[in-house]
Amino acid sequence: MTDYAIDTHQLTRRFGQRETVKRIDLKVPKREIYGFLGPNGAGKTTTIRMLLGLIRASSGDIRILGKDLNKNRMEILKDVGSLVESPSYYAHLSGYKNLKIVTLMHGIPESRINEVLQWVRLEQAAHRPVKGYSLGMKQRLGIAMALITKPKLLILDEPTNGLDPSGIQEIRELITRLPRDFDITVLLSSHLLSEIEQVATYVGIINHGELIFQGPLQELTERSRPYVWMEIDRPMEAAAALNDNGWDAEPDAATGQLRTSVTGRKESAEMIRYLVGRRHDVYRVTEKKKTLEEIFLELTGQEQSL
Ligand SMILES: Nc1ncnc2c1ncn2[C@@H]1O[C@H](COP(=O)(O)OP(=O)(O)OP(=O)(O)O)[C@@H](O)[C@H]1O
Repeated sequence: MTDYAIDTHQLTRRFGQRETVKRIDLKVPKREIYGFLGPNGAGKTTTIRMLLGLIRASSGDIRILGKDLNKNRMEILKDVGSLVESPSYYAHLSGYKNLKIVTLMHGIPESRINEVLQWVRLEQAAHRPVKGYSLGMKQRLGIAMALITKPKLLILDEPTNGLDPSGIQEIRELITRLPRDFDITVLLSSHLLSEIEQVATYVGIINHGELIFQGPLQELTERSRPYVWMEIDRPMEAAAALNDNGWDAEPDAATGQLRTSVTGRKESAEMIRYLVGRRHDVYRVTEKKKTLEEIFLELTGQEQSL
């Protein structure tokens, strides 16, 4: 059996008649950074709240770190750190004092405070009241509070939401170092593919409560390979001519223009020359990357119906 940090079976949550999370089998391998990706309202937060025992599942099972969450809730949650929505802290107290409260609650030696402060790079601001911190600093303090208990699993819900680019970059760097520095598994959610692509090693995509993809990041990036989009006169005719000559080309579903998997400069130039030679007017050529929406459509097989 593969060693999963999180392993759910047919996990379901209903609110009234509505199924928000639909029979999902989440498999989060140990020591991976699992990116839990989905548009707003897809069911990410609801899933995370179930994993943390904050709300009950309507049906299905949750195993965390090898144990059934229903039967071993307190024991399991000791080994899980989390940051869901904004971190809770006392704004008038310093970062240090906030962490001190956590150490007192959990019986952790005070020496650990400086370790985590250093780790999230907040030593300089440690003795300033948290209310003067930037959003990024508050988020880093939240991560320090989650890490201070030495969890084996860290769950972060949209940890970069609302941060500016440098704040995002800092959080990203912190997260990437986690499995290596602390030997822990991370699950983080986001509605941005670009965000997940840069930190995750493993990905799960949820859409309308259903897990529509789960696998190594590499498998997903293969699907999101860039392509060349071309605005051209008579796109259908151009696509047919290219196909006859062994090129991969088809009309783009959204625009009706030409779309090919060709991305190299030389090959693109050859293709344009060929089209111009056949008296096509090429108005515009752009390299595009599939958006999350396009990948969703592809994964859910709705592409053809557009
Ligand atoms: N307590 C609740 N009662 C009723 N409906 C709820 C409740 N919590 C969540 N929902 C509904 O479940 C759906 C999924 O919400 P959820 O917060 O899990 O999505 P999400 O993927 O985390 O999106 P977001 O990024 O916007 O938080 C939403 O339509 C929401 O309105």
